[in-house]
Amino acid sequence: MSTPQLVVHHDKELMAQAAAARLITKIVDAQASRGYASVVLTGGRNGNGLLAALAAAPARDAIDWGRLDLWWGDERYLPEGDPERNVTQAREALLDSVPVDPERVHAMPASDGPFGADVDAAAESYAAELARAAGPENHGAVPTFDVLMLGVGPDTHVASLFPELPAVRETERAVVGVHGAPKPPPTRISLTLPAIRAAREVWLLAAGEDKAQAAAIALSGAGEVQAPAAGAYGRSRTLWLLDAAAASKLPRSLYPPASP
Ligand SMILES: O=C1O[C@H](COP(=O)(O)O)[C@@H](O)[C@H](O)[C@H]1O
Repeated sequence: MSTPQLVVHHDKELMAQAAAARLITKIVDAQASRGYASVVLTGGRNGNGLLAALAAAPARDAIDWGRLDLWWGDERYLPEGDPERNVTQAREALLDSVPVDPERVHAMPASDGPFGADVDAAAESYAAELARAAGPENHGAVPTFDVLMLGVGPDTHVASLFPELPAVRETERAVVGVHGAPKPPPTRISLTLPAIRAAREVWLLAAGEDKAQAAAIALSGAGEVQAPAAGAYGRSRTLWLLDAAAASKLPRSLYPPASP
């Protein structure tokens, strides 16, 4: 487990731009050292803000888009193309404007696909796709993602792991169907905490006043069942990327010292 590090930006636009720049560097470095990179995307306002900032960054052309695997941390179980699906929003924000290899864009299944209403079977199939991508050098049934990003919800949820629901207690499976999520839509697919923790780096994105309480709770020693964001960490690095509003309720001991 890596201890969370915090970076606080002035506002959410700056946070998105700085996170996009950080992501470009990570991907380019991974591609230089291993030949490819793998990144797990998040939905939500902050995740999509980052993707839009990445689309607008001239340095995005430094990425070899054909040697990048993209996965999702969670998905809203809705029909293909639904505007509320995380993959639909990611396509609009970034993926439609860069030369990704469609074979390497690993979207989670849709509710009008082969599994129909059976979200648990859909989750199992995504777990199988992850397992096929995991090589012998990986530590289990999921690839060692270079970067896994998570938006933090106002209730401390990450991916579709909501406080107290069974999905956040999962210790074996890498992907689960989520039933009865308190945020619409109620039916979702999510990576579990063990799968999240397989990533080299986990980045938690929190911008806006409505995230302040969640960040303070998750970073103050809360349990992961009550505050799922508290259980999200990477093998080598756990990075909280915040704006000043989201950092406003952090205990002083955590908040980085002001510059002189
Ligand atoms: O529903 C979801 O919410 C979270 C957080 O979204 P935000 O809009 O409050 O930032 C997101 O990370 C997750 O992927 C998504 O499905």
